[in-house]
Amino acid sequence: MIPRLDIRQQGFAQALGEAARGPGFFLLDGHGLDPAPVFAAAEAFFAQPQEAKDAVSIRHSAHNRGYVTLGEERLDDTTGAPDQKEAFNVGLDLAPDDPRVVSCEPFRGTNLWPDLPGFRTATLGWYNSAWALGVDLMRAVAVDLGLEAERFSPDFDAPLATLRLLRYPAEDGAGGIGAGAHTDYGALTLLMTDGTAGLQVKPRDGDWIDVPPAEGAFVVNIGDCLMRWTNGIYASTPHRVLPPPRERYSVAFFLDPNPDAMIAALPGTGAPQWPPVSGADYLRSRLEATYG
Ligand SMILES: O=C(O)CCC(=O)C(=O)O
Ligand SMILES: [Fe+2]
Repeated sequence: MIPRLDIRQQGFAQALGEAARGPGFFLLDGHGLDPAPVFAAAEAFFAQPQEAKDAVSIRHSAHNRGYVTLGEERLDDTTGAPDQKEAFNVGLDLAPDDPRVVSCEPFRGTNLWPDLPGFRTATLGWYNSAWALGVDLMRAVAVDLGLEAERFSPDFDAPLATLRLLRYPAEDGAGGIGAGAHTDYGALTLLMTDGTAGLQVKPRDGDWIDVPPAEGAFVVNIGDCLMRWTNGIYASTPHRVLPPPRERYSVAFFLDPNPDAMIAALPGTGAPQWPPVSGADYLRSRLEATYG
């Protein structure tokens, strides 16, 4: 059962905490964001000729930005089945002369932009709104854990967050998978879908269940960094996307922490299950496992 919460409700932090300890997923209303512009940008991007998309390929970026073509990624590294999806990644938008870009800090680079009017404005608008909402959710996480509300804020003020536009072609009867089973790497993921079915989650002690399409609500889930911070109290649950009954669009915002954030078991959570790791080292290790 995936609970549906409203960020304005009484006792929101505790309700978030309950969902995070249970399925690791919840639906979120009351966010006030309009997804129409970012979905319009995604449709315009994926409708371009293949050459235009390949011109901004992630292969041209050392910083995990740009276009991933159909079958290029395999999120489930146990089966190695290629994902039947295409994607476009936008990272924290830095100028070419930003000191972090000039000194080649890990993952600090410029974004790749397609030649589409309004695309940059729409995607960066969504990036910034989802980032602010994600930091707000991390305040609720802190409150649920009995910590000071701003405990996590400094770890997310220049995050390795990625906005990802996704398009899954309609099921063609050939089998395969839209997105293979995986857990997300960061702290929280804020996902908006077009309402088409396909997303499933596997709770800690259960079988695969459908995430119900919920118009206008975010699907929020706990990622591995937040599971490690809470020493396993919060669940980062495996999820996947089945080939959808019709073409499906979704927009995921992965809130990964700052590169120098230390992800270590919080005090009072018992003997650490995982060694401390920095945000940058952790993201690097996970991307290497996915892309080889
Ligand atoms: O498109 C979706 O519904 C989920 C995508 C996802 O889980 C991911 O990209 O990590
Ligand atoms: Fe995911």
